[in-house]
Amino acid sequence: MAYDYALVHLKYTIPLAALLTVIAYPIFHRIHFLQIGSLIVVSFLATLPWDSYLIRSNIWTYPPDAIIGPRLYGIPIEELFFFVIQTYITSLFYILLSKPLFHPLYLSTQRNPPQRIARGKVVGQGILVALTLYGVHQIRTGGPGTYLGLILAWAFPFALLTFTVAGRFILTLPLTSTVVPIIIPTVYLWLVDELALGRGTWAIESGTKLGWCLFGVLDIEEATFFLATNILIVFGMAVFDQYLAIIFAFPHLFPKVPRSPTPLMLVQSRFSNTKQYDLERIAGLSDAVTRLKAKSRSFYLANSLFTGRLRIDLILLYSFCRLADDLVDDSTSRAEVKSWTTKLYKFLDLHYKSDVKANKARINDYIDEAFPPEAKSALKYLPATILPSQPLYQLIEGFELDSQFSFHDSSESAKFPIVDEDKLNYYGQCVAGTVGELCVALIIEHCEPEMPDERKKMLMSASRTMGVALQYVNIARDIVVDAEMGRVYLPTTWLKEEGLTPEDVVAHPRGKHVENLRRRLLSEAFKLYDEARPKMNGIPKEARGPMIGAVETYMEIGRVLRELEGGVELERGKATVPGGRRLKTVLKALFSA
Ligand SMILES: CC(C)=CCC/C(C)=C/CC/C(C)=C/CC/C(C)=C/[C@@H]1[C@@H](COP(=O)(O)OP(=O)(O)O)[C@]1(C)CC/C=C(\C)CC/C=C(\C)CCC=C(C)C
Repeated sequence: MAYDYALVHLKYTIPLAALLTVIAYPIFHRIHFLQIGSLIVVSFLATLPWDSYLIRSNIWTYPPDAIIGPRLYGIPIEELFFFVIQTYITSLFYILLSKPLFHPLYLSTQRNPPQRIARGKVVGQGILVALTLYGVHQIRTGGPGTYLGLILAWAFPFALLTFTVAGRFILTLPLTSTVVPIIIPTVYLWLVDELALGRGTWAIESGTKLGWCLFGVLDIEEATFFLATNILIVFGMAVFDQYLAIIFAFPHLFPKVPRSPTPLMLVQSRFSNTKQYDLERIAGLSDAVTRLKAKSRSFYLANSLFTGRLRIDLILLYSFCRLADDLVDDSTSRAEVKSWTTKLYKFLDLHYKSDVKANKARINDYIDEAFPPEAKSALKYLPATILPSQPLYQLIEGFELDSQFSFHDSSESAKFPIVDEDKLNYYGQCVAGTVGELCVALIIEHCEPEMPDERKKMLMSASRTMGVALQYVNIARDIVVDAEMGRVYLPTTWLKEEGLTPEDVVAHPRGKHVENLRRRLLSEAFKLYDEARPKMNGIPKEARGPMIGAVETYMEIGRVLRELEGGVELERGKATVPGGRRLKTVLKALFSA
């Protein structure tokens, strides 16, 4: 049929590429353009002479009416387009399936790898060498093994090169982001090829092929070709990810990383010696991710929306905030609270206070002597040099306020410190407004350090407001759980209006009156949210969608609470957002940003 090859693209490759583009759009980062663009250039240049040779040697032929006409070195334009679109499709599968991964963690095997990885790399290299040699042998012998030989001897030296460079990294990655993005497009392209061969869109001449079919009329050589080229694409993407992970994870090697790392940085990363890798930092990052995963479903989901060094620093900031909160929260006496807060203040002083400011080594010594082993990485890797000090001090102040619930003098206001709405707002500012400000400070540093002061101020102020909104949702969700611990964050003045005291809430945290106050608090939360949410449009593009996603997943808890009829039993006293709804919220946020 006329223009059959073009129709193959119109029906099968372009629609799939378009669909994947739409799905990947919200998580697409400018670095992905560099990644995919470079791979397309390399695969185009590598395939051109090889494909041209096959066509000129009549190993492949095209009926003249199946192609539009223009050729480059004998290769029809549709075939040239195939190089581009296949690389694009497989790369997008790889990007989508790799999105949840935090690549710096997979650098852990770069030095002293476990035996499984070290052996796997040698075995893999051996297989790739054997396949290349077998290919060369087939070409030399000629006849039916020629086409298979040409595929193996062309593709596998490239695969050997990339596997030699990134084999340990590739073998450390989960199969879902290596094998799966190879298999899915390969099987799809096998089916497309089967159709095209069946319709005679292109033909493999009989003298140079084995004549074995994988299924239907799909020659084993064609099946091998798609498998081998998709392996090359996925390995190529992984090489990039390894270099990017090195650039992002090691500030001592790459102190400043621009919005998108330059090709020169990728080359420098390639030639960096593994002896220089700070694997202790990688272990610290792993601790931080474990803490995040264990403690917060919302922020764990949100973290994978971010990329690069911003993602790393947000995770490290979370780890510090959580650890500091836990140290104070888990204290068993007022003296213990005092001891932790004093140590935390001293830790901050060593970073920021001009008269006691210390160097890194001295700070690390202090961490070692003052804190338990499980606290060390959260303190050691806090990106303090790029964080403002005031919100960090105020955060600790907030935790001190929190501890009053457990350890206080006999006065009523000391036992239930949230005496009125102002105190509630102050508490929210301390434990969450500060976190908002710290998050925005990281965004500005990593995405737009040159941002005008006025916009910076606007974002800082909105981030404080949004933090308080999130904290109100947190309180509204946890009324029962908090009451079980003797804590009541609902202002005493509000309780009075409902004829309650904080002690009543501790004794009966579920009644109609408490529900009224939960709703009132949520209403305040959404007022603050409505005020701050439009300002989020001023966040730099690459962090805007992810940040809106993070905020929206948390506010969704508030929406779920509002939908519940008064007094409905919540799971362990907590409202949870169902997984599907959470995902929908994130996607909506990403597409709207
Ligand atoms: C994606 C990612 C990893 C983000 C990290 C964000 C971060 C650093 C969070 C720290 C959270 C934390 C442990 C703070 C200690 C005090 C505390 C407990 C605060 C409450 C958080 C809830 O955390 P929790 O672990 O309890 O979570 P679960 O409910 O168990 O899931 C808070 C409710 C505060 C959270 C406040 C923020 C994240 C600030 C929000 C504001 C912004 C993101 C700025 C938005 C920007 C503009 C311009 C408006």
